[in-house]
Amino acid sequence: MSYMLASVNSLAEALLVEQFEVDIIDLKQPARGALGALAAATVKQIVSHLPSGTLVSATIGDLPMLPAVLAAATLEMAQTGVDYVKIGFFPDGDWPACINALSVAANQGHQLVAVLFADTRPDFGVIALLAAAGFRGVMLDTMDKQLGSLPQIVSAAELAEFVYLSKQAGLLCGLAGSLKLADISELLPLQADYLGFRGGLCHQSCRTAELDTSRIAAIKALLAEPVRSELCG
Ligand SMILES: O=C[C@H](O)COP(=O)(O)O
Repeated sequence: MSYMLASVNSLAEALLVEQFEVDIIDLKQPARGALGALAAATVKQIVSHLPSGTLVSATIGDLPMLPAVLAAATLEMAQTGVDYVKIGFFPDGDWPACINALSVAANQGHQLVAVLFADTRPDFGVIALLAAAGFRGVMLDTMDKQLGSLPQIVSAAELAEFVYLSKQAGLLCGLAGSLKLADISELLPLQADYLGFRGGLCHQSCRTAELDTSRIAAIKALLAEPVRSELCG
């Protein structure tokens, strides 16, 4: 079973996907990059309008891998009331130093999710570091959305290894990256905790276009029934 994360860029989109009972509403601005962020004030406003109990994540943006920058942006986003803050781990930079800086927010009780980018060939050894620092989860996504969907970029064996290592480390495990309806049957046997979608929910599979309700419904129907409580805590 895998749950469904849907990325949205406004209150109107959040309320729309909420009607389809997606399991995690992910607040981001796709026009600003792979993990483009919404302003913290906007995120706070959206959270305040969603029914209580809705699981919400938000990204901090495509930021440079600088410990102080990531830590400040993470704390700002965590204070909006979202359940999870997603932090992109881009190539270069001192990842251990960044993880160490972010552990402060994790140790304050904020649920942090690291996003690795499959097309940058991340070292999965970082998963153990993330768990030790108190992260709640890790995702494997893609940075360059023109390269195709995640299963076209990463072998099934590598995806299985990622899921295995994440779960062994006690982390919530998510897969994303230009995923479409046709990718789901291949990914479900991997038993990631959730699959994430943006482009696949939009008209013409264009992640900056408007949401297409027929695509949301079709993808939701293929995934497990929501058991939101299992993702909390
Ligand atoms: O967190 C998931 C991402 O928003 C996925 O975006 P994408 O489906 O356009 O690659």
